Amino acid sequence: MRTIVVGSRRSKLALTQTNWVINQLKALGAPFEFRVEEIVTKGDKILDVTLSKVGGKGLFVKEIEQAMFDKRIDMAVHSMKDMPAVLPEGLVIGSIPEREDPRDVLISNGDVLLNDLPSGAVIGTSSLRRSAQILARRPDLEIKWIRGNIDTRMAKLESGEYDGIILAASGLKRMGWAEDTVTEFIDQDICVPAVGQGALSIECREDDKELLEWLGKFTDMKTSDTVIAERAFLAKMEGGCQVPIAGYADLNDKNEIVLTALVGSPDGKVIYKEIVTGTNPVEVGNRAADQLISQGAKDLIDSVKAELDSE
Ligand SMILES: NCc1[nH]cc(CCC(=O)O)c1CC(=O)O
Repeated sequence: MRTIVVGSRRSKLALTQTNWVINQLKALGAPFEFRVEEIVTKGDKILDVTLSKVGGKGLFVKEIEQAMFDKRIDMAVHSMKDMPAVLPEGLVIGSIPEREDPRDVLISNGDVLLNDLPSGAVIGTSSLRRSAQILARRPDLEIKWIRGNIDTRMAKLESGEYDGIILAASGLKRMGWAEDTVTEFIDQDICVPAVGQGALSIECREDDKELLEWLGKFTDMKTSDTVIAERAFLAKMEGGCQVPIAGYADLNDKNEIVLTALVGSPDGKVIYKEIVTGTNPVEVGNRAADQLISQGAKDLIDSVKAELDSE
């Protein structure tokens, strides 16, 4: 029997996700043995700088992709959110499994809701998307960068260094956290989730037909259609994570894709937001980008990039 070597980052969340996928594939009857190969990525080593300043998303993915090209591994499970909008030639997303809860959550000391936090309360996040949207709603709060895995962030919260932190619900749920840890599931009207948040991406070599056949059976069509719309939007905005950018799609009762797309300034003072409906995922994503660009979002992105470059 062929052994599929699955590359994974060493974090608890990455390994949990990887093992979950392996177990699901086994349950589907995939005729493979699986072995997990841990890979420490640049993004895991650099913990002291804001992600957007050291190259963003690609950091977690690049070395894993190289291992796939080198045939040291055959596939990898990523958080979709960490995947750049465009894949390198020769690699494909072989499967998009059913999405977990896409929302962001607030965990605060004393379980104080976002609306009730006192002026000046310190909120930990290292996401421009989260900070822009939180500041748009609560300009009187203070955002302080935070890095590290979920356990590290919780420890920093408990130490009193922060009054609250924002995390993805999906990560907590996958790690089996109790719901009552969460102070508030933040409504997507207040904080539009990141493109792909809560979804997984199983990446493999394009020519690995044997593996691709099995991965295909594991794709959830609703997740796939909605995430493809979000990623088409992201690709067209060329946003990366240097600019606050958000995109979340769901299906309505007519089974149409409804994509909420947002671009903002880091301080939350400028927010462009569009809701686009349609049936073709890529068309919906492109149209959302076009509408935001015509509102002025592209100029905002370019000015934020210019500011970063001059630092
Ligand atoms: N930013 C890092 C990151 N990348 C993926 C997840 C888990 C959430 C997901 O599955 O989308 C997280 C943690 C977080 O945002 O709290």
